[in-house]
Amino acid sequence: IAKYIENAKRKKLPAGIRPLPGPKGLPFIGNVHELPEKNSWMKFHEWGEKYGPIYQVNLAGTNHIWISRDHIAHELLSKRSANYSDRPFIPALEHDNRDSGQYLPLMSKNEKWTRQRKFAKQIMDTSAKEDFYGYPELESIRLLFEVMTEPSRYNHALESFVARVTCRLGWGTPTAAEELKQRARELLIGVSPTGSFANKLPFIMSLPENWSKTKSWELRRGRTERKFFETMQDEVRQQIKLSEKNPDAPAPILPSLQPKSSWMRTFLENKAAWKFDSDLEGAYAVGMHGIAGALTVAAPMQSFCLALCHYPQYQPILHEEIDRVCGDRMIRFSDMPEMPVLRAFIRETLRWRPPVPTGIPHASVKDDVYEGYHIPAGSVMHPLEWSISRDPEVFYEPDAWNPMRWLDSKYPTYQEPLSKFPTITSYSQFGYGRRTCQGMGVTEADLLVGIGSMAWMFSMHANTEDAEEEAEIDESQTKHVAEQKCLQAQSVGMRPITPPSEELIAHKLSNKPDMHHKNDSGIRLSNQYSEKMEPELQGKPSKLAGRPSLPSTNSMFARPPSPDESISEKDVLLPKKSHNPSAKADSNATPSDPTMDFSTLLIAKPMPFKFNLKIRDQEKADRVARRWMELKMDGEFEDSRVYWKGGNHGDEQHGWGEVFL
Ligand code: HEM
Repeated sequence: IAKYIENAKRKKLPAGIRPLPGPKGLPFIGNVHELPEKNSWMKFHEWGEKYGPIYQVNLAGTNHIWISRDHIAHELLSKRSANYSDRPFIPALEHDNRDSGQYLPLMSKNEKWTRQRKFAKQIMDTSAKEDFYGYPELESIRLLFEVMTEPSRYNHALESFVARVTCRLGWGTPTAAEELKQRARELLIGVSPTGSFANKLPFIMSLPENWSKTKSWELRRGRTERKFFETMQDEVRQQIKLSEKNPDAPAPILPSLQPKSSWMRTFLENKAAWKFDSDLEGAYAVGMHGIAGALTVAAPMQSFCLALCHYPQYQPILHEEIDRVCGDRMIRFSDMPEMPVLRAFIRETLRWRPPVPTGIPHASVKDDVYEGYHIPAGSVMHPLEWSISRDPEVFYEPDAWNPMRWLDSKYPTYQEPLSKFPTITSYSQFGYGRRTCQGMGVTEADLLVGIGSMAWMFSMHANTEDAEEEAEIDESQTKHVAEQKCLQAQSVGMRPITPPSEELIAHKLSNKPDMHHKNDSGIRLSNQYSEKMEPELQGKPSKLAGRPSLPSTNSMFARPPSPDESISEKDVLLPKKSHNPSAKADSNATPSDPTMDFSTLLIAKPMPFKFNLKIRDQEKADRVARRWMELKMDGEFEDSRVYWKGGNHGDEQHGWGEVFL
């Protein structure tokens, strides 16, 4: 109510300054009632198409500004960062997120934020210099083994891979991975507008604890998180002490007892340098990075599987590159400069299905004017990544997953040298200005090794009848480690896809780049991508010969397809009926799009779906399994621990809360 009165009292705007456009809402609640529970970013995208690339919406008395073009986000959030680097208040958390010192990504631009960000940069730089301590490569062995032996849990294996790498980075051990995932899920509930009820009705947090389930859930979550972070910090402290006491003693046999390189170790070994208030601040600074990395990176790994199944024609290009660069050995992070195709697949996956589609909001400090429009102080600024990533003036056929846009000089998004580009570093997906993501480097390492290993070992196929036939043949030959050679992941709802039509093939070939082109990176543009595509996509005559070619500059790409060209992959590849109610809010995507089934919280993770995984080379699989066995026997692949008395569920004080995803 106070907010409503304050808004009503707001003085008149000076002459020539207009309010931003946006939907009209109801008194008090504004437009809250119009937001769908699922895929809310689709509604914001739709409003962007109606009201323009920057518009405002009143949500329960707070002014939210949505930006759907990169140059506007850059102008406001980067160039005018002095005014736009704060964070909005999140009512559902126990302590004020802006100055509690607990969560770096949620803090306002204050002293604690400054010193923790400095610390974050230091731990990232140090671990990057040591190739993130080699943890992605180590855990990729376990990832492949788990997917080979239990393919129906591919989703779990991908998440565990990311969480284990992050845990090792945080505290030198993978054993806290399950706990870390749960901590991340619970914090996501606390901070997501669609998570905790207190984010919709903030007064709940002022009630006594025993009057409100939501509040007592949050207090227990906070206690559990703190105890977990302190326990992890203490273990690293003990390990360092032990090794200092007895420097000549032989290394302990169990890896968990050895002090390993980790961010916590970096903190403890040089505590005075960070000028933190206490060790507890260090426990949160490291723990927050663990949480930030625990689930985010798994989302694009899952979207990658989805993309390969829906756009199968590109898979051979990736296999060709991986086989040429890696041969029989597994992929390493240091292979990155030689793998432009893998980088293009990763970048395109992030563009196609942004892991944080609404962006992470900034808050404005003072009144401002943008192109004659008033931006009131205290506005919540959202760089709407879903829309920024599908700006039709930058991305040709933005709804299609097409890695060639990063590899072919005829697309405006192409950039040289290919030893470096495409990259995900400095990509808008990781935010703007002073608040850009601290984890871009780790994300790149995780994705390169994680996705690269999956593609090195498997081919992926939509679950069509053909693929099932193939599965039977392969299964009959299986006598090796993984019980099945062609493996079927568990079904939660992917529908069969129809193969591309002749027109589409002709259309694609008419766009086919001239690959006899050299770039200055010294990288051979693999002889020629098109030859490596699925055989049925080759050698078809173009019905659309003579159409204007794509511009090769980085200028805005403004040529929409003419009506006879407008057949898109999306139309052809996707089935007709919707099973996703919120998809109808999107005016671009077909309502039937089965790739639009996401989990509901801040990070958009595709729901598990059914597809076929096929081991590409049984000898490689055998070698991975042997290596897994050796490392397991050495104690390197310990299972996750349970931290709470009485199991994960714990007691009244600590343990896992209910999670609604
Ligand atoms: C796919 C993976 C990831 C995506 C898409 C992502 C995205 C983002 C975004 C959009 C922001 C907010 C930027 C802004 O406000 O302008 C952010 C902030 C942040 N991210 Fe990430 N992130 C990812 C992975 C990671 C990882 C692995 C870590 C650490 C291990 C990490 C650590 C952080 C931190 C500490 C911040 C806060 C920066 C600040 O507010 O000053 N992120 N990330």
